[in-house]
Amino acid sequence: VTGTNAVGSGTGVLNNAVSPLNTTLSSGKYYLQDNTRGQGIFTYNANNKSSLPGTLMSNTTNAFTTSTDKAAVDAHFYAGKTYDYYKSTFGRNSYDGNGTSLKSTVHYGSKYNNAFWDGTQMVYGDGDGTTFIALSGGLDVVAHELTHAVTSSESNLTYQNESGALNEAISDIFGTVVEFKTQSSKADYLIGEDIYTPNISGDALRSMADPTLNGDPDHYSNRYTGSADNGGVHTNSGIINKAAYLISAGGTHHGVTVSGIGIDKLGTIFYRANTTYLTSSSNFSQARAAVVQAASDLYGSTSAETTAVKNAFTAVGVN
Ligand SMILES: O=C(O)[C@H](CCc1ccccc1)CC1(C(=O)N[C@@H](Cc2c[nH]c3ccccc23)C(=O)O)CCCC1
Ligand SMILES: [Zn+2]
Repeated sequence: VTGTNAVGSGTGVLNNAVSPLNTTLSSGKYYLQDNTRGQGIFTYNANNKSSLPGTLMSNTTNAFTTSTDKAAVDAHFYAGKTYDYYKSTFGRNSYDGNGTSLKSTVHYGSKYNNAFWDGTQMVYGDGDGTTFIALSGGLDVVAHELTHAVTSSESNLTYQNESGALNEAISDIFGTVVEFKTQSSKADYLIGEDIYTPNISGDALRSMADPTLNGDPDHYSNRYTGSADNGGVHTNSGIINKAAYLISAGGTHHGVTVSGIGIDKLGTIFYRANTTYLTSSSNFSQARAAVVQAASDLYGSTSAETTAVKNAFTAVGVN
């Protein structure tokens, strides 16, 4: 909408206070339209139908606190935080580098237990209240979805088999990196922990530290070779996720010891791999070469960072 920039507040999915919320005042109503980032961040309501984008979220006051508002408040705020990470860390203006507006829709479908990037926007279900609560309530989920857009604009890794699992792992990696940079006190190497199984504590959709907790492989010898889920893109991502975890946090896996280099450098190295070396058809072995080269470019071919990358990929059986 055309209007004036305003700063409001709201309540998130976990009933947490959210502020500041960048909004737009137009004709006496406040809209979830943030004009301060790129060409804007717009958050819509599908009203539990499946037509997109739905209606731009509005309120008569600048306090978005109703139950309907909560999923939208987090989608809006977390999209802004993810924008900020890419802008401040890499100078990247939005997912395509051209400041293209970020669009999110919440309340998609009925009790929809998932979220996705549809090629032009982020979409979030409410969950059924048992398996999931509103998925935009997880910063790692929002950053995961927005990173699919970054990947599409860069390597454009084909969403199947090994390139698809790489695509998935990159989204999990940046979901986690953004969580560490934005919510450091509650950051972890879990994916979706804030919005998964509200009645069970300590679990998550995936674990980068130990993918086997969810039955996902943490070594190439255990990769899934079937056709489900586009060739196991959300399963075989565990192999790359484990390597990423080892690069950041360190550890010994299958007799290989990795000296961790930290979460910041994990993000910097994978960002350079995704924007400079990976292509749409890259497989795991080519990903190793890409990430090694990225680390070498950034820190030197004999650096501790490059050594950590080599050891981590060896530890998960990717050579
Ligand atoms: O972005 C993605 O990779 C996932 C997008 C899945 C999707 C793709 C195409 C059309 C619709 C939905 C969404 C997320 C995901 O990992 N989904 C997994 C796990 C999952 C979530 N809800 C589910 C319901 C049933 C089965 C599996 C799932 C999947 O779709 O496999 C990412 C973070 C959290 C949700
Ligand atoms: Zn994904």
